[in-house]
Amino acid sequence: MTTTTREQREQHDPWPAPVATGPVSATVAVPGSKSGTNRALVLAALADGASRLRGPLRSRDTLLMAAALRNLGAQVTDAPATDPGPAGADLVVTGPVGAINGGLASIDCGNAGTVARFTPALATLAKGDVHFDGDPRMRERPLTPLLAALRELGARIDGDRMPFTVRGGGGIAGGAVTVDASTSSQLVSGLLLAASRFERGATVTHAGHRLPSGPYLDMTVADLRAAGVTVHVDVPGPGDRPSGTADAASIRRWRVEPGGPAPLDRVIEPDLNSATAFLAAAVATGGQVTIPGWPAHTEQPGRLLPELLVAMGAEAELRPEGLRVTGGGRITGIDADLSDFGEAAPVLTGLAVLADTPSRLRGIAHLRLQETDRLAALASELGKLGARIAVTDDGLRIDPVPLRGARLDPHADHRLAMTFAVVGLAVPGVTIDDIATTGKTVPDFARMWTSMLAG
Ligand SMILES: O=C(O)C1=C[C@@H](OP(=O)(O)O)[C@@H](O)[C@H](O)C1
Ligand SMILES: C=C(OP(=O)(O)O)C(=O)O
Repeated sequence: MTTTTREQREQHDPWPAPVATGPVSATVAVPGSKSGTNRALVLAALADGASRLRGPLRSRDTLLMAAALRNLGAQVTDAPATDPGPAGADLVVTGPVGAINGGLASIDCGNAGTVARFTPALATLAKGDVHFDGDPRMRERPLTPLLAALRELGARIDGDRMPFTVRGGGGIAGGAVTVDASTSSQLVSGLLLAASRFERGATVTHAGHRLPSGPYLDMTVADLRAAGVTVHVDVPGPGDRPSGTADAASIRRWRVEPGGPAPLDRVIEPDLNSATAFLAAAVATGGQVTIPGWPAHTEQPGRLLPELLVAMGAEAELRPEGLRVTGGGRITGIDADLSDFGEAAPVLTGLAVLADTPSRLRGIAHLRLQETDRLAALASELGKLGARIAVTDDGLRIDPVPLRGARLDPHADHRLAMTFAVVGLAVPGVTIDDIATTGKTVPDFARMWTSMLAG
């Protein structure tokens, strides 16, 4: 077994990033949204009855979520797509979670923030002990505020960080709780998604010095409401402010009424984050890439992508066949606050090192706590190409200089691997270790990339 793995690594690592021989011209159908698929899976597992997900993502993060929900007593099965398209089979999910085989379950969170933050609240509904663990990096990522909040709402949990065990007693009381989600919005989403199954629902207040990835909280609320759950959202007044918080803008409150979601029939949107690298290829090569199925209205923060690429010198047009981005030949640096859309920061950094003018990416201190310390890893790995990237308190400053090829390590981070592929289009001699790490969200990335280049 071990020998095979080493042989495979020797054959396939590192991956020579293809250099573009001219402007790319391609239509690229990207797989379904990770965030949409994993929210729909969770809500379906909480519903009493059968739900259908159309066009779901099948990647490491969503397969881990499906396995977690099965371990918690839901059924998750493939079903032929009723409307066959590039997305493949549907998923049918039958809930509710609760009955654990043998009264003991074990959940592998991998390095999936959504699994680690969305499933502990579900485990409080189970009748038995649920043990949680994940990749070494997941043991370092923020979780403690969520576990503390669940305890306050009535859960019994052994441990304050991963690995930990939820001693499921078949439900919790719920009620009011304050959580500091300044390190990850998922700490709030993980409470809200399950709260309609708590006896009294939940009132969740975020109090902290910032709240990153706000659109994902809007997505959580929209998905709950679409499943029939009543959610109130408000910004508390100054008198309601928990002590130690200064800024009203950094406090938000959600009220989820008890009742549980209804079974869903949901079409999963394409993942606009996964589209980022492909659209960036158009910008890097002065070419043209179209993403079919780009939604006209969406909660995904990827809706901000066209204006960011336009600020870097591209053109973007939503057409009947999809979003079309056309590179302008030269790339302009940007100064952008990415607190709502941190996932774009790696690929935009990849474009920024190829630009004519400096860039500043702000509002992304929380990227230090994601799949890897993204700020440090982008600076050090792209630094191997000669790039000049300074890590600031809340982001990156990039001063473009001529680059040379080098072997890059994506630090087990899918978005870094895709970023290096973008840079490799314009810089000969870039090779990337462990390109398969892209399978966290894009299972077939290397093949999709080469077929995009082939037109
Ligand atoms: O709720 C979600 O689906 C996500 C929220 C964000 O997490 P953070 O709030 O930790 O940035 C985002 O980065 C992640 O990829 C997906
Ligand atoms: C931060 C990310 O993932 P996760 O859901 O593991 O937090 C990401 O996909 O960029």
